Amino acid sequence: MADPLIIKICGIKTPEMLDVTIAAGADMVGFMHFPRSPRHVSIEDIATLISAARGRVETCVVLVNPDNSTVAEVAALGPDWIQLHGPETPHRVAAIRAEAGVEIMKAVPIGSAEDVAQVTGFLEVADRILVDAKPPKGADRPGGLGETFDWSLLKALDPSIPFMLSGGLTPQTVADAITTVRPFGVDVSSGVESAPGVKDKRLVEAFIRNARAAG
Ligand SMILES: O=C(O)c1ccccc1N[C@@H]1O[C@H](COP(=O)(O)O)[C@@H](O)[C@H]1O
Repeated sequence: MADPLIIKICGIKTPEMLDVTIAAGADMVGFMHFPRSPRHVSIEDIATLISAARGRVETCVVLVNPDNSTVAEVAALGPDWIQLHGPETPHRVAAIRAEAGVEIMKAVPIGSAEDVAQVTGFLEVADRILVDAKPPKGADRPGGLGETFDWSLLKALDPSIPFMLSGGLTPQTVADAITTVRPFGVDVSSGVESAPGVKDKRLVEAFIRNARAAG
């Protein structure tokens, strides 16, 4: 039997939305720690959210090119995963994994066949790969922009690589994404919001329901 689809809802900011997301059936939740993001949460609030989530759902803290002290601070909170969503090199990802002692998900921005080829460099140093749309030039952050990309580029990936798919997914598009791309998991942030940084219960529930039906 195929592995069950992993569903990650990213950008959770409050215990109330954490409860909604768990009740809706998410496998993993993401907490953003990046001040330019409308989903940014402080280390103190992430500590509270991780404590509330422990044993109920996998937790992931999303960082962008973090320095060593941020990695240490986040690792001390005991998340299941750290997601690296910046321009970290394979060498830096390996160093962060060694320092944190936490599973690492590396986001790789995709806009061309050359970008897809970059995935190979992270296979040895990350525990999971997340493919996301390459942000448009001038964007103030590297993700969470609701941007999609040409999924057919992913045909060049070795099919044995279990990757997560993100980038502009919504309750309306997630089923098509799953049947077309056949990812190991799906990840969404802005597609389940009513405004930037404001999660919508009904959109979260619809996303998970539609993903489960397709996966
Ligand atoms: O959500 C953000 O603001 C963000 C900021 C910096 C790096 C990553 C960010 N979000 C991640 O981007 C992908 C795709 O998001 P979307 O569904 O297209 O909105 C997802 O992994 C978010 O966690």
